[in-house]
Amino acid sequence: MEIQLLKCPGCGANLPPPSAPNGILVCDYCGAMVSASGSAVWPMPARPADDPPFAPDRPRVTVAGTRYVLLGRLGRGDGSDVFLARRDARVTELVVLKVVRALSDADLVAREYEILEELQGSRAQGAEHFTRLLPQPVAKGPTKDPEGTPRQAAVYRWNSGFQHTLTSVRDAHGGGVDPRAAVWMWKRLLELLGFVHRSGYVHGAVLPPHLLIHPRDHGLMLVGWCAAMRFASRQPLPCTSARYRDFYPAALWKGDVPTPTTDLVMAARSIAWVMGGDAATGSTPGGVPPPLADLLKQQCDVNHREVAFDAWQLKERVDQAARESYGEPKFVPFTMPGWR
Ligand SMILES: Nc1ncnc2c1ncn2[C@@H]1O[C@H](COP(=O)(O)OP(=O)(O)OP(=O)(O)O)[C@@H](O)[C@H]1O
Repeated sequence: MEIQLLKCPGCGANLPPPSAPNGILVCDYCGAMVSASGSAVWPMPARPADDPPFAPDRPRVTVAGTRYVLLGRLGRGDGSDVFLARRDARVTELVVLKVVRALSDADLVAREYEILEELQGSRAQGAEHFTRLLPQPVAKGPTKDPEGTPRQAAVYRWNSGFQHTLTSVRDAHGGGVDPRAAVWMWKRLLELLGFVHRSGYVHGAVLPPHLLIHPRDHGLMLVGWCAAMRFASRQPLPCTSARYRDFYPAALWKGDVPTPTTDLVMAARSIAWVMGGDAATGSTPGGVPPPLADLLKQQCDVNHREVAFDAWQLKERVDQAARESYGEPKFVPFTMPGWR
């Protein structure tokens, strides 16, 4: 009996001996199907066999026809859970997945997504730079997962390094951050708000959990856009966060319409708070140099005659106060746990 070594016609790999004279062999390497005689060959699959799935034990969620692997939780907001996820495909991408908890909040996440899409199209000065510091929309729609109830979700691009909220910054720096760190945080925030206001929008919820910093690069991102709106619409805020009552100018609780000044007052209160101070009054700890402490106090008071309405002008005043306090600007490293 003649022994024939069968080779795969697709890739040349050796095939195992057939178990029956008319059996079909499948090549382990390229998936081609070959008859035991070696004569008839079925076409090879159009593409190579799939890679083994990434982290098969992790949960998967589908949004707008794309499947994502959940890698971990980034945060828990007032109305949503926010996860770091990875597109479940060979050519992958890290994303932020924001999923509403209450079905009745579905419209808030959908509105946030639409506003962020509009801001991505803004032609205001510096758009190319500033739009990268806002969540960048990828997809939206109800989640589809085998067990859960479909919930409205939004997918945004992941911005590496921006994972510390001002809440976690204050937790990590017990007595408050060094005022020199607070200066760069305030300046970055004012630049970004300047762009948002010039694009015609107010954020409406400039609060510590919505300010994400990049400790090494001294960068700042603004998230949590569910309350944002065009300020020309002159509507009251669509939602507020009762937990952060002290950060809002009081009149907003009575239905006053938000303006750019609202964002600037809330920004100053968030900065005073991360320095270890008090959000409602803007008072800061004793070690803060007077020019900075005075400016902060003034800007936390919505009725002060010098309260700012233009973010860029206020940024110049912050610059001036910082120079009076510390001289010429210089880079002072800032650390958070996990960063060197
Ligand atoms: N783009 C992002 N990158 C990294 N972390 C994020 C991002 N968006 C949100 N987070 C994290 O998730 C938390 C909750 O997000 P967010 O504040 O947007 O939710 P929310 O309070 O439900 O929404 P909103 O404030 O708009 O009503 C944030 O405090 C932050 O820790």
